Amino acid sequence: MNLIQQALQQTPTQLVQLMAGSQELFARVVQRPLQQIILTGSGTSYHSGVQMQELMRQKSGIKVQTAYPFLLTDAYLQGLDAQTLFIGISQGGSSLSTFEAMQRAQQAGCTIATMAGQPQAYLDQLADEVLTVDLGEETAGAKTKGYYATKLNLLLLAEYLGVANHHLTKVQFEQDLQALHQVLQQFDHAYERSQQWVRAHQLDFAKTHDLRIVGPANSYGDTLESALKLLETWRIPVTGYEFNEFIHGIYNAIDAQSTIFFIDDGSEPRLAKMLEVLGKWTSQLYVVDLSQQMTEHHFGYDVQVLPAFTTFIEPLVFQLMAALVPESKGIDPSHPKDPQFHTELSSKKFNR
Ligand SMILES: N[C@@H]1[C@@H](O)[C@H](O)[C@@H](COP(=O)(O)O)O[C@@H]1O
Repeated sequence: MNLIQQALQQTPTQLVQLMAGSQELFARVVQRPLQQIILTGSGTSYHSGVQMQELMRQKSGIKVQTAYPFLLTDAYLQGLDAQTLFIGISQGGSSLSTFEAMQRAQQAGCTIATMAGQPQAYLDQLADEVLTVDLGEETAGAKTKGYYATKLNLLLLAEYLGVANHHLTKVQFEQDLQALHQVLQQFDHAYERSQQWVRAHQLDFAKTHDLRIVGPANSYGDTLESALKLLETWRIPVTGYEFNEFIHGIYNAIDAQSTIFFIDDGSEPRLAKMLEVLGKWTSQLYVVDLSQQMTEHHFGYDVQVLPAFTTFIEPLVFQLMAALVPESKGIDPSHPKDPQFHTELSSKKFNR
């Protein structure tokens, strides 16, 4: 079993532990009079913010936005004050572009928080609120469990803020926690099924030339993250798009060598038409959803979860594709191609 599989198998138990410790973690920050939250980070950390921002707005009742560190310039941050909670997300805890954006936000007067993958992270030195996603270090280069854990931490922060703001009732909060437990109880089943389906197609997937992942708006973060995971481990061109954006020009580059995965949450009535039209150019078209289907081109997780919480299952089949298919390509997916890359590029204080 490689490091990505190990991390995925630890995920449900560790997320339950995270939920158990959450009240204490957020006890202080929820007492602050906050008007908005800005989330920033790179790669997987950025994707966790993109995926959770809408649900965080709904649960907390306050504005939430996510931006890459490079977009958060002095002019962008001008006029903000301590009522803005600026959260630097970093699994390894030392991405320097995130650190520098946090410094700019601190200068502007924001309240600074961190969500790193372990305590005493480099970024924490700037933090007024240290909101560690405490899972211990994830040793695989391509992070999976940390992605789920960060998403859960963001959601729980929003839930506790919602209760503190009287935007959520205690009953709604308890129902959400219960629903999250129900999702996590189905994680192992979804894992086994994903593994079975990926194993059955592993040799075909290993021949993939180029890959697109297309998802609905509500799954945009998961779409980007799934694309990044496959790009990091299969080491071929992969891009991810929201369904409407995929319509705008991307199809021009689809040909017989292209593979496309569609994430279907039932919200897109044009999916069947899209498959019909693209089918003229390529036969490697796949659909992923929550149904009981398991055929060559259609994978369903066979789970029943609240639509808001599907994100705690949705990327799994792609993460298992990232874990398993590289074996057939002679690639070790547990380790990055160049472990010194971040040192060479001065992009992280510590190489993890
Ligand atoms: N390949 C990894 C990504 O998977 C990761 O998401 C990103 C951000 O890292 P961190 O979350 O530690 O700031 O760094 C690296 O480039």
